[in-house]
Amino acid sequence: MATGTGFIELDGVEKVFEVRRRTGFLRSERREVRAVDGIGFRVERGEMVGYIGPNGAGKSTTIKMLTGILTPSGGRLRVAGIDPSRERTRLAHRIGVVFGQRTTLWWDLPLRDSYRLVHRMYRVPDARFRENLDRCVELLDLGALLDVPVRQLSLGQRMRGDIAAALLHDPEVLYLDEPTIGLDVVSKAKVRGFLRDLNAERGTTVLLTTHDLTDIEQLCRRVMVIDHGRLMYDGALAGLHEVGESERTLVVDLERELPPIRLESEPSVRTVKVEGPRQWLAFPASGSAAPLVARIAAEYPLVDLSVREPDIEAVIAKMYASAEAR
Ligand SMILES: Nc1ncnc2c1ncn2[C@@H]1O[C@H](COP(=O)(O)OP(=O)(O)OP(=O)(O)O)[C@@H](O)[C@H]1O
Repeated sequence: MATGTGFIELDGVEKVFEVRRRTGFLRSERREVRAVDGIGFRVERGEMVGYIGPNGAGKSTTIKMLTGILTPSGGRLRVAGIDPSRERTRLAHRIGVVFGQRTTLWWDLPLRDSYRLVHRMYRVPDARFRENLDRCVELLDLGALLDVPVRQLSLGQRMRGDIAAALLHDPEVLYLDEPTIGLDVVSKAKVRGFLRDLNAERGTTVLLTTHDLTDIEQLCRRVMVIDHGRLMYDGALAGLHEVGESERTLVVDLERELPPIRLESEPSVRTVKVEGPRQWLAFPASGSAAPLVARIAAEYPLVDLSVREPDIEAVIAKMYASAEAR
């Protein structure tokens, strides 16, 4: 494949929905919703990228355009060189999709039969199919579930079943929309481990939408943040801290209970919490803790302290909030 061109390419992609809103008896008003408002990015083959944003940001709409379910209202979009809405069937052979909120499996059929249907639908060569199925059954722990009708599976079991179904035809790219939603800690870990191996061993390109930032922290080196249909950030997860003007926290244990610490020489430091002899001080993540620690040690009866890194959830929440205010 030529370098420089992305495996997934979007340029100025838009999706506008027309919605009717009732304003009175027999009266309604037409309104445009710009779900995706001029988005551009490239994803290289083999990348694993997080695509995050608050509710209604336009994440699912983007994924639906990438699969060809929805046609963009404007802009240019290519996946593996294919225009998804024009050649949806051809593209379907090369992509896999998992929507965490609903299943693509047949509700009344045992998993095994759902997989047989996928086998036939995608005309996967027999040996290849068997190999892929065996691998998924082993790594996703599906052995005991193959003969259970989908409706009897727990959410975590069903999700693992869905992920397997999306991979039986060897897709080069996998879109995951909330793959860990509602799962317990053990199932989440299993799904994440599987996706990490899939990406590392098979080089499958993965675009992951989630509200669980641990998914992103554990799986994606790159993250894109979308809000109001626009791309707000595209880069390393660590870089979000700088954009989000995040703060680190100094947890200070004093000899005794004292009024909140105040440092005249450090105006950017705030005491955010006091609990007995323990105090929490927030300071800009871009700054160093050393001078701060020295000042506190000089002016207060210090017993112990530790520094906590900014919480990525808080950084992103702040970022969404500031976009809202603009
Ligand atoms: N078929 C549709 N008709 C009209 N409006 C729609 C349609 N689909 C989505 N929208 C609107 O487009 C915007 C983006 O929705 P989308 O589902 O893409 O967001 P999202 O980022 O996936 O949100 P969530 O995290 O809640 O799933 C929302 O305002 C939504 O109401």
